[in-house]
Amino acid sequence: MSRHIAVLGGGLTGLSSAFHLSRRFPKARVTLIERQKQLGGWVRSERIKLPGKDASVVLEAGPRTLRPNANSVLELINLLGLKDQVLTVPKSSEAAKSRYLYVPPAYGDSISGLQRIPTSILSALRSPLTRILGPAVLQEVFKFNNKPDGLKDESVDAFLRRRFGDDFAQVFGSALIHGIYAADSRKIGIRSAFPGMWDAAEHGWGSLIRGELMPGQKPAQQDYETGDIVQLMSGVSVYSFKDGLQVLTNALEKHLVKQGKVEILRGATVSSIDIQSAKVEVNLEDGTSLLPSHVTSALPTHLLYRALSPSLRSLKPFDHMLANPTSSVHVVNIVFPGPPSTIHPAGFGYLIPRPPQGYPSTSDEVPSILGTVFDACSLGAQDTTSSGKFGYTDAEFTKLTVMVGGPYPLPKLPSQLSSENDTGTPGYIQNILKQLSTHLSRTLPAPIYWRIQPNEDCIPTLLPGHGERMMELRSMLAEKFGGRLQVVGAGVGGVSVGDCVEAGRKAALEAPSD
Ligand SMILES: C=Cc1c2[nH]c(c1C)Cc1[nH]c(c(CCC(=O)O)c1C)Cc1[nH]c(c(C)c1CCC(=O)O)Cc1[nH]c(c(C)c1C=C)C2
Repeated sequence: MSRHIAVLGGGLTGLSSAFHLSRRFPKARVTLIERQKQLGGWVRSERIKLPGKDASVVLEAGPRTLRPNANSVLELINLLGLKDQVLTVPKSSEAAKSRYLYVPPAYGDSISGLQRIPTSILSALRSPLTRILGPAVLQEVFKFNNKPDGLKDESVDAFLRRRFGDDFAQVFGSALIHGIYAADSRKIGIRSAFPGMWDAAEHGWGSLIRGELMPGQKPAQQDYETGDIVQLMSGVSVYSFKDGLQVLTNALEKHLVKQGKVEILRGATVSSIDIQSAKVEVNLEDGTSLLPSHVTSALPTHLLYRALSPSLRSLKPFDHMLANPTSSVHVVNIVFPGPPSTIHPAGFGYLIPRPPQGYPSTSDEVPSILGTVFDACSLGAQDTTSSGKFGYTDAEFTKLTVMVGGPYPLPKLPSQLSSENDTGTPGYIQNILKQLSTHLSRTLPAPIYWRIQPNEDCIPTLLPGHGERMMELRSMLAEKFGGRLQVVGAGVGGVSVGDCVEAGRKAALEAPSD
């Protein structure tokens, strides 16, 4: 009988799993099950025609750029033939070199305002942030090993406080965690968020900087089929595609459909999972029952847990799938008239540290901003205009994205989620425009277009001890399912696009061969 594999979840990890499983087992029947009609998960790019203009912009509702060090993504670009659609941001560009922090006034006049993060000694001499950065870096190098005995993991905030001091952890650490995990740095675990920092401190007798400066062992290189894509990425800071990141998930889907080896069930929800004589039984809400020999689950872990039979749910390590909370983010895309030079400084964008007094516990219905991305600086070449002009000083309009929510209580969404219906500007957007104007210290023109994309529970907050919990989960899965149920995805092994694609690739390599 031929092998039947089920992949649960059609986001990036599920698509990558289905792609690599069908490559490794070309004769297998693979079924990809997704509860939405659309595949691709949080990756959603849309080209919007700007009202009254012969122009269009690509807007992203989720991740917008990729880093060139993720070989598994470069491999997909090569194998799916996407090279011609790649749009790169060079390391020499302002978008790569200039990143900012907006330090709220509550931190005191001497550092508040939009501050460029120094990248050289000269820029550090001029930056008010050096008041925090200078002592933090100096004290870290010379500080003795202050890791408490037996400590196996801790929050990012606790780690940075221990090594770099309170001000650094509060201002830089909280802002960094906003920008990646949209979470509270006091909650997220250092070993899951930044395993390299923890390892460097282990290697450097407690000091991250000493560890980074010492010669270390390079991890063994795996073989990826990247073709000539690695050369294309030389000198590149980040990249995307001419029509946005969804080019990647669309190409994966198209490939799976064209190959005809993967059957895709859309709008199909998994209702229960159990073991039946060495096979995994997967039941769907519409009454369909599958008996695959092997299942790769890329579902959010809490959904997988709820689908497990009550006898499996009662086993302790399976509750680890419920251990991590998730962050919700409202992604607000705004397009202003005029070139970026009239709206914001050149650069990647800015992040905002958490308030010195902590996050409010209840919403006052004001959207709290975590950071803003100056998309026109990095990805302006995605857009089209009648004049064909783009760039910091020449483009006809400016697109940027404001990220709202995460550890802040989310305000109620307005009834209108985009300017397309043209029934006025809701208080939610007016409030964001007012805050943007304060952050950028300038009067802003009325936007030509805006839209709000609510992303509920989009990023897992991997709490301290996550790595150990996942090891316990894996050994219970091995005991109960004999390797026939693999659990992968952002809630297990890392949240970046590269992590998700890599997880699908690894799942295929490690899938049982019988
Ligand atoms: C929906 C909002 C998201 C926020 N973080 C992520 C999303 C999808 C996920 C994420 N963002 C970054 C990383 C690290 C990337 C890597 O290591 O390869 C991850 C996993 C970094 C990042 N943050 C922002 C941007 C534009 C990037 C580059 C990658 C990307 O395009 O997503 C900006 C940003 N993201 C969030 C906030 C609050 C924010 C603020 C400016 C939350």
